Amino acid sequence: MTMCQDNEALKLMVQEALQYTPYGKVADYIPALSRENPGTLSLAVSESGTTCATAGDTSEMFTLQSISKVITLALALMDQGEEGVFSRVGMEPTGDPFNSIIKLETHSPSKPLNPMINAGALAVTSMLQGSTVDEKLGRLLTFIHELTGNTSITYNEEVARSEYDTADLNRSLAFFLKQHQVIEGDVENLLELYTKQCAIEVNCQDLAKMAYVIANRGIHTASDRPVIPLHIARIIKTFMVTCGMYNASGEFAIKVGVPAKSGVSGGIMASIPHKAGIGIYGPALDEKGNSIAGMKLLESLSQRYDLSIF
Ligand SMILES: NC(=O)CC[C@H](N)C(=O)O
Repeated sequence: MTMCQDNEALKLMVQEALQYTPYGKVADYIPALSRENPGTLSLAVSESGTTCATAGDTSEMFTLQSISKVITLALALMDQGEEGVFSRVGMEPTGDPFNSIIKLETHSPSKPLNPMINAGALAVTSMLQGSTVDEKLGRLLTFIHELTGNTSITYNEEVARSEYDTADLNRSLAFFLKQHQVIEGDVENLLELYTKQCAIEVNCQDLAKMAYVIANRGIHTASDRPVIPLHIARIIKTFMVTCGMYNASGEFAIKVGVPAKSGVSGGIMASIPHKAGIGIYGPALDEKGNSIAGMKLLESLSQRYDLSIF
């Protein structure tokens, strides 16, 4: 069981970063997300997998959105191996927004450039083992329960439904991928699984614990057991560095310099190799879809505690 305690130094940093929230906007293309409070910011830092330091209201729940892409990638790699996964999705950053379709058409073969953009994530999700949507989602949830030690984590039905009903761009990406044999099977089933995966609900403490396992080479300290094989933990951290913050990944690598993944709910999960896992929630987003105050907070954490891996 992980003990979390409020930390004064972190509180001050959260206070400072909070002043940036008015410059951001909550995501509204998924209608259910438009009700999030743009004025909040919370932080949890896990340094051992068993203790954690917090600031702000870390009991607030939010959906993983694109942060789930890291977790499904780990599971798909465990299911299909590197060759299986990377025969359908590439390893290169795109420089385009996360939901862009353009490179699918201008690149040949039309396999998505990486698993952190929506096209690549849809391809990865289509590779999860299981014969039904429920079975695949159940395996993903069990994996997240192992990573966090929190077996109550599930998905938010309202957010999943709200995205499913409006996900026409993601639908287009999926149909394009099917036409080009990158994915097989029923597109609607894939969309159901993908939107449920994105709607998995956590708080910052859960996120910090997952981030810690990834930082700790895939080993869960409480059980001292690898939950993610070492080589897969390395692969996902590398994608977090090269593509984790969408088309802001280059600037983020310079200003913060840690493997991290954001989602349009305002969550950011950062894994500082061998040191710490960080979970942040701040739903006001910048124009690229990253938590505006969350990015500032990570920048000051990185400077103050010398976190950059470069
Ligand atoms: N960047 C994100 O967090 C995007 C995730 C979201 N569910 C989508 O596909 O649009």
